[in-house]
Amino acid sequence: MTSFNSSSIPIAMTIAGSDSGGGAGIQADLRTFSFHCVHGTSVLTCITAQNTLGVTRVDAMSPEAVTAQFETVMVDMRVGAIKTGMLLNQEIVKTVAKKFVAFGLGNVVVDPVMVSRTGAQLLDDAAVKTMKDLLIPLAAIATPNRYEAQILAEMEIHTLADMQTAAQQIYKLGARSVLIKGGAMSGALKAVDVWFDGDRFEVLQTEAIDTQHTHGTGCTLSAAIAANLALGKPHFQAVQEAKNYVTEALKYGLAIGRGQGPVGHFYPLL
Ligand SMILES: Nc1ncnc2c1ncn2[C@@H]1O[C@H](COP(=O)(O)OP(=O)(O)O)[C@@H](O)[C@H]1O
Ligand SMILES: Cc1ncc(COP(=O)(O)OP(=O)(O)O)c(N)n1
Repeated sequence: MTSFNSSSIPIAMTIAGSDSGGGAGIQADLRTFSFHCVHGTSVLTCITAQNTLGVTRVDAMSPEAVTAQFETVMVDMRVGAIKTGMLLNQEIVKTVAKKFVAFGLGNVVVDPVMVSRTGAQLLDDAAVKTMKDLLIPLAAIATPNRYEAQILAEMEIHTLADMQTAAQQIYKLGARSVLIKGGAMSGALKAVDVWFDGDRFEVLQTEAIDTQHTHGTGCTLSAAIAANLALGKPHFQAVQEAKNYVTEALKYGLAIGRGQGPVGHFYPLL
């Protein structure tokens, strides 16, 4: 027997949608938490019927169901960090923001999921303003991709300087730090991410992996950041290590459908 103390295992929470194909959303987040030896709790916001080709249906959970899942976990367990993913509509965004304020939560990673790479809308138009006004200001780290950053910062992003300007604009919305993800950038900027914490910029660059199996990269990154925060790592270190994790997982992307397969979350076991 080892002297493992199970009561001290770090706990993280994902507030996100279900992906029936298992590549993104809650499923990707919980696998990522497990990889980091962090116990994963989950608040389901919606159920997507989804595979590697796209999303065919979305069913929302009620705000009451979201509240009940959240409160039931929070009153019982010491959740060290939370990530938000697909929140779908304005009511759910408002509900989640209200609960974060009520519980005085600090280690919050907001992945402002709006559109999937296959083109499906994952956040109602009406919810975008609420996300900007209520949720982004509560983020310790906000992690928009190129398109989400363009919407939040109200500008086009083509260059590294654009990424930096957008990060500053989103920081001004109230996030304590911003990571603009570069999976959708082109040329030399492909997979280059930009971090800004109000003080300093950092450019995070790993090798760009040549693969079509990128489904769930954003979910995986934000979940890995949350796991690292739950493990007590400083914010920028949490981001750096999460970026390295996604890069390795992308090398082991799974060709399991006719479209964009998920990343290999459990790559060391493959
Ligand atoms: N082909 C790739 N090679 C290496 N890293 C990638 C690749 N595509 C995306 N990434 C990385 O995956 C993370 C998620 O980014 P991105 O794909 O832009 O987010 P989203 O899935 O939200 O659109 C970022 O760290 C990004 O740099
Ligand atoms: C249920 C659900 N949540 C989030 C996403 C988007 O996933 P993400 O990792 O941001 O990006 P892509 O997989 O679309 O590249 C999703 N598709 N489903």
